[in-house]
Amino acid sequence: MQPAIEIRDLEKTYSDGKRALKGVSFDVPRGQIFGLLGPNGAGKSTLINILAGLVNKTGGTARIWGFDIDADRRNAKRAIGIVPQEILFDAFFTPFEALEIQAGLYAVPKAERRSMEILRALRLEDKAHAYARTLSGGMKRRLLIGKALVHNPPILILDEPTAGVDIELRQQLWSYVRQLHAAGTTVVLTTHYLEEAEQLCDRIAIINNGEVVANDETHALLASAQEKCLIVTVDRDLDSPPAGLPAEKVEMKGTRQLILTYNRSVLTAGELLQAISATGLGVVDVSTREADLEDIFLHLTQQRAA
Ligand SMILES: Nc1ncnc2c1ncn2[C@@H]1O[C@H](COP(=O)(O)OP(=O)(O)OP(=O)(O)O)[C@@H](O)[C@H]1O
Repeated sequence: MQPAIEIRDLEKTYSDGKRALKGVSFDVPRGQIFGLLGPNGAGKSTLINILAGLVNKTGGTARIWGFDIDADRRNAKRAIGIVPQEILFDAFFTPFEALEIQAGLYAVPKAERRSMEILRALRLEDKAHAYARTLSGGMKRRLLIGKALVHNPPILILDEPTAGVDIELRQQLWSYVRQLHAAGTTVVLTTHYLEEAEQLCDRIAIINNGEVVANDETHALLASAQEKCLIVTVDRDLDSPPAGLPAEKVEMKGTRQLILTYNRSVLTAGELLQAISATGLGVVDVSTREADLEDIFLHLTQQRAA
């Protein structure tokens, strides 16, 4: 099956000489929730703006739902709905009117418009005929999602949809994203909330400095981490961590807990425990902590920066 989005050797050099994308390639498989992550300035907005037709690429190709963004711009554009980072719309239209106008821009015939249905799904039906300026920030965000959906695109791209949004609304938005996904929509999202990407995304690409530094299924990405953490409770109070343990980092929590970070390609947990016993300490309790997406993200993006 053809990918939902196919990006090959994508390049963008801005007129001031800034090379924001340095030959980026990846696919977004159909039907997934795909996370596009990267630190500030990595090139995420540039990439999304190229897909949206707002920025011209300087090299490479991109296909959306099989349509080349140059050769078949109209169809490529109809295949995505983009929810922008910033909230901007005309304060004098009601949510219902805003959706109808957007549908008009996409030439959706009146009989096929679903404005009320979309407002209902986004729990905005009470506000359908209120002035947009009377909506709360969270309602405005939901209306932006609604606008991106009027032409019923198979792909929805959300650019930092939950930046500055409170936890309750964030959860509402994610539950709606999950509903869309369950109904077959391919979802691409950029986010700074790594924990959310970890929970929500089937697959994650990380870009840093205009280059793809990771692109894998979320569980594989998490499993690839080499750093692990062993938390050991010992049988007596310590003033300082015992010397000579083979771990990369040894920290203390209270007087009896050691937090040991080690590289599992170099050492096993068993070897580390033996080394602790060899110092004469008794081990009372042991637990481990897996690396999370944040560890991996920092590792990949800082390594390159260094
Ligand atoms: N119009 C422009 N002219 C020149 N440089 C630009 C322009 N837009 C973006 N850049 C630069 O290109 C690089 C990538 O920016 P981009 O906005 O794509 O990053 P981003 O990953 O979306 O970051 P953020 O998460 O902060 O939005 C940055 O160094 C940015 O300063």
